[in-house]
Amino acid sequence: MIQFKNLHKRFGKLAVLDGLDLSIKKGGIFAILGPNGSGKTTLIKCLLGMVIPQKGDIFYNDKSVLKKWSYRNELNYLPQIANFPPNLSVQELIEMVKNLRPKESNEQELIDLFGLNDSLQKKLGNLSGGTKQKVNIVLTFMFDSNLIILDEPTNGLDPIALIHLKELIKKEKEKGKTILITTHIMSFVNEVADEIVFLLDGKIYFKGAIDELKKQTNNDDLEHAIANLISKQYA
Ligand SMILES: Nc1ncnc2c1ncn2[C@@H]1O[C@H](COP(=O)(O)OP(=O)(O)OP(=O)(O)O)[C@@H](O)[C@H]1O
Repeated sequence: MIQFKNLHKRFGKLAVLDGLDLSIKKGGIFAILGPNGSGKTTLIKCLLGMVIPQKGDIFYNDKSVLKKWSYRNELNYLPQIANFPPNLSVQELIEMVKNLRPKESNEQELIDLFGLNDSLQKKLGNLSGGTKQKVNIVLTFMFDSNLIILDEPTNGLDPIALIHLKELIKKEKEKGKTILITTHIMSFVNEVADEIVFLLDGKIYFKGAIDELKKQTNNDDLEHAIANLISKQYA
């Protein structure tokens, strides 16, 4: 479904992606992991067309998407930091996004799920961090798309919201969706991910199932297995 081929991205002298190759097949939950600053968000932004690589290509359903835009109608994206306009209410923002994206939406179901009915008239600038993240999640999941990209989706969520998020993600997977997630929360990865994609030194250092990673690193605990991979960078 998605292929990154020989992707190079540098910011000034800093090479963030350095000839990265990666294929993601359709359907399932893929956790994109790696140390802070390893390029996870940069990789996602390349796929979204928000960062333009210096070299390489990206294919979505076998078509190159570099500098093309229509494929973006087929995906949902949850940004790591949602910079919402502070003077709009939650309701106004939802209406604005619906107007910008004339696709069928199921926002009320999600508003009920995350208990946001009492926050709909509140200004976004006055919301707590966790409530903002719930709004972020509603905006991401209210449209039906085949590809869902979530950058640090658990940020600030309380345990109940976290349970709802996990259920939501699993439900989308059951519908055959492809879900890419970056996170540093290993319990979350353990619970939802089918495959791990581990970025290090601008390349994919590991791609495979959680059990394969545990076997490869000789470690039964995912957190330690990942720490083992990261520590190789500093060895
Ligand atoms: N627009 C930019 N200009 C300059 N440097 C950038 C830019 N965007 C990202 N970088 C740098 O690229 C590197 C990779 O950043 P990126 O946000 O992709 O990492 P990440 O793996 O998502 O990190 P984290 O786990 O901390 O969220 C970092 O060193 C970052 O400072």
